[in-house]
Amino acid sequence: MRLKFTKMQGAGNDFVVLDATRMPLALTPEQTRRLGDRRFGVGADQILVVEPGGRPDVDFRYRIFNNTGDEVEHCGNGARCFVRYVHEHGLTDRRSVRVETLNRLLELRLQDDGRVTVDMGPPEFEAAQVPFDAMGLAPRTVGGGVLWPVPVDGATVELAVVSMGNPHAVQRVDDVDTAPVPTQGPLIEQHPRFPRQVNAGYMQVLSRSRIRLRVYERGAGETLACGTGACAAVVAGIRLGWLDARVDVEARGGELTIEWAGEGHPVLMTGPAETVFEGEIEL
Ligand SMILES: N[C@H](CCC[C@H](N)C(=O)O)C(=O)O
Repeated sequence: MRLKFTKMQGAGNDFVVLDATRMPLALTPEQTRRLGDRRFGVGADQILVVEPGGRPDVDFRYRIFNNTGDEVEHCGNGARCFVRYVHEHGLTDRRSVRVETLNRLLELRLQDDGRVTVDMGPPEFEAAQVPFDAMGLAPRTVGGGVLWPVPVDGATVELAVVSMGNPHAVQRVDDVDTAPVPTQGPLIEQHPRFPRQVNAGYMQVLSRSRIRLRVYERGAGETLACGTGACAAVVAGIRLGWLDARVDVEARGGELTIEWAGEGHPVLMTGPAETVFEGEIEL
């Protein structure tokens, strides 16, 4: 099958974007892995498939696959690239677009400066909803939130656990550059207390309005930025009393801004989204 694709990136988190608005596209996990493969394919952290909305109040659906071939619930950087994509490919001329993922309905807005603001939907802190098996653990209350003491590789790591539609486990570290992301990240990602695995975040608090963040992503491993991970870190930090309602997040690949006024308010993420190149591939 000959396939047209667009390579995009949002703060260094990179994607292969495919248009399935005119003709259904059913990729096998092997084909998805091939697209994500940085040597035998195009190379990307995730693969995004743009589909028709299917309902009057939904402009598009967008499906997200990690480069492992697994379909996932949400991708923040991908959402920003998605809205740039539908504009650049003439699929809409609306600056505000409603899009449905596996389990969320998102409102995306293309700003005049080219950045994109996404209403990422509400965070979910209830352990069972993340899902996280908290059985037998005594959480430590910090501010208005909790940290869970989770045994990892012989040590105890204090994790803030939150879902942004996809699962996140965030810990505070003194310096993200020296954090054990490559070694401890996969152990948290695959930890048995996360039945659907988890994205492992490492947050360094620079001030109440600025953090540095590294994320060992479920499936893709460490990425240069993780949009849902930035949201998860900020909302957890706000609840724990460490952060204010608007935070700039320094990821390795770029900067995101997250805003959350607390329970009952949307989590807004603003950041860059760029097309890198267009191409065709024989799958
Ligand atoms: N690896 C994530 C999906 C991509 C999320 C990330 N790329 C983002 O920007 O939110 C997961 O398995 O939940």
